[in-house]
Amino acid sequence: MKTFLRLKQFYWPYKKYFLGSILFLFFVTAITVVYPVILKVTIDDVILAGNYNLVPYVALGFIGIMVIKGIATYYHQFFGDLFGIKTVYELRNSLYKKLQYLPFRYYDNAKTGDLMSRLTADVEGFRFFLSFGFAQALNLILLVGLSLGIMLYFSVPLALLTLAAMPFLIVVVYRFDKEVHPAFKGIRKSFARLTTKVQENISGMNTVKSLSREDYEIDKFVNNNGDYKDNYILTSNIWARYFPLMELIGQICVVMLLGFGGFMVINNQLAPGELVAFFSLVWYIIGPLMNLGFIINTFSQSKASGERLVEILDENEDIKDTEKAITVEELQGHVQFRHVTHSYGTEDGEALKDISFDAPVGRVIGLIGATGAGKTTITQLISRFYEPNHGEILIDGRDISEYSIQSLRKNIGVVLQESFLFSCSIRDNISYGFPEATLEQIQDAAKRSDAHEFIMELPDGYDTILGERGMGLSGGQKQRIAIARSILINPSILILDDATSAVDMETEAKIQAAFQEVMKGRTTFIIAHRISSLMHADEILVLEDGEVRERGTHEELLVNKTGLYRRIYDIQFKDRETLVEVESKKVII
Ligand SMILES: Nc1ncnc2c1ncn2[C@@H]1O[C@H](COP(=O)(O)OP(=O)(O)OP(=O)(O)O)[C@@H](O)[C@H]1O
Repeated sequence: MKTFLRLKQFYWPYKKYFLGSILFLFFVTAITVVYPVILKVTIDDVILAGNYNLVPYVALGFIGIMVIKGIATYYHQFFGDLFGIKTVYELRNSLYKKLQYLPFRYYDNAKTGDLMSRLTADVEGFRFFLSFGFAQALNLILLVGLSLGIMLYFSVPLALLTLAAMPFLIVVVYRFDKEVHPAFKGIRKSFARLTTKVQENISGMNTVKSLSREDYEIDKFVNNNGDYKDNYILTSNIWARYFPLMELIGQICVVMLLGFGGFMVINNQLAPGELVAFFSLVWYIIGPLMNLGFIINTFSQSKASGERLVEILDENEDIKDTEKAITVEELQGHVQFRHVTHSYGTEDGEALKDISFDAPVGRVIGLIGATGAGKTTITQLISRFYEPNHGEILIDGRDISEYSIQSLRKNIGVVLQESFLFSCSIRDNISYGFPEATLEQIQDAAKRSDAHEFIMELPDGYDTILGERGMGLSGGQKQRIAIARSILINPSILILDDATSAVDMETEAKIQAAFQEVMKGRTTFIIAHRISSLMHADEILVLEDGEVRERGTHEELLVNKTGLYRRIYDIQFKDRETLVEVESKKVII
């Protein structure tokens, strides 16, 4: 119930549809139950009483009632549908909105497949209950209640005899539910595994192909698919076993009714029309009871789905604007770290320990160190993707939490090792952070990132539609589009996180040249493993295990012959010397 109360804000505004649907449901149920009564009247009071002149009126009355029932059914279903559809429209929007603002911490552990299934299958499960499940439950109560009432009114002994079989039916339904519920769960689980497999396979197609693991992937899929199929067969087996049994109990009921009821008619204890009415009424009890398992299932599934949706909605947005957050159009870009310590909350301990540095406007800061040393963490803290545990991060003299998140991030351009491009036109990809940009501004950004030329060579130029994840472009081309995208927002702080490590030397040189142009006047952080990428930085921080081990310019750092930077330099440049030596020997030979 708590789940339904928590989600009230989504369905309560549409209560009028719900009430409308329920109101019409009353009509439908009432007419359904009235039908056998009219049948009884027709038989007893018209046919057996010889009032044949009334037959056309009764027939017309029947048709009239059926027409009313048809109209009531239409409104009951339509309003019920509207109630469910409108509710989940709001719910889906809110969930998506929530996902946009959830912090990175949430996504560190979230699984794409799981989130997808929450936003689709779980939302659908919840809608189904709102649209049909609840009405079905109410219908069951009304139909069984009213039918029982009328049966008791016609003949108490016959009603009691008919009902004698009901406990058996309820036991069978209960056992059916116990078996079918886990089977349904199994179907859902195996389906989730199947979709996760497909999603992961498509995302990792490069790796699959490059390691020639197609057959292995096919085998795994066939296994998952087989599992899904087996679960379905199991479920359909349960249905196939139980339904005839339920039907049999229903039919036994009818036989008893016929036997005892017939006996009563012969002895004039019951009118023939009443017996006929009993035949219809008994199915109005058996039918919904057979459905009971399905209704309980719908309820428990929608409850489980609702809980999964509430989990997202109640997730803590720990990084958000403070009440006094200020909005700034343009930051200068003076970044300062004061004794910053950060831990991701995992057992690995602190990712950054007591980091301090000062990056005045326009400075270029290089960050180097082994993998896991904490380089990316520093830049993620600048963008406030995570909140540090201790210390202060200032931009232009103010703590970054004093700025609205939007003004902060609008002033920071980030280029990652592998940038994500959306499956839309190149133009839309470049202007993603600044949708109002004119084509001229977009082209200007592309020229500065050395992307304009190759874009113009594409058949549709800036209107070329990219495949998912930017397929169809080379790594260097994708990267240059990403650079154009990050400079179009005219950021005062630029973060280049291993931005050139995935491209060849020639492209790297081109991108580096583009960066030189772009970096002018902006505070830039370059994360790199290659010394050549950051040797021109104004200050280089050499990180190890989350700590700054050395700092200084390239030249200053080289002086310390036993220092970490010098070691990295020696390794990288010795390799290069060896390479040059080998190459020159080859030439001599
Ligand atoms: N989202 C995260 N959740 C938990 N731990 C994390 C997360 N991101 C990074 N870490 C941990 O924090 C430490 C620093 O990681 P970081 O990504 O900053 O290193 P890095 O120097 O940028 O490494 P690389 O050169 O491989 O990119 C590592 O021990 C890493 O395992």
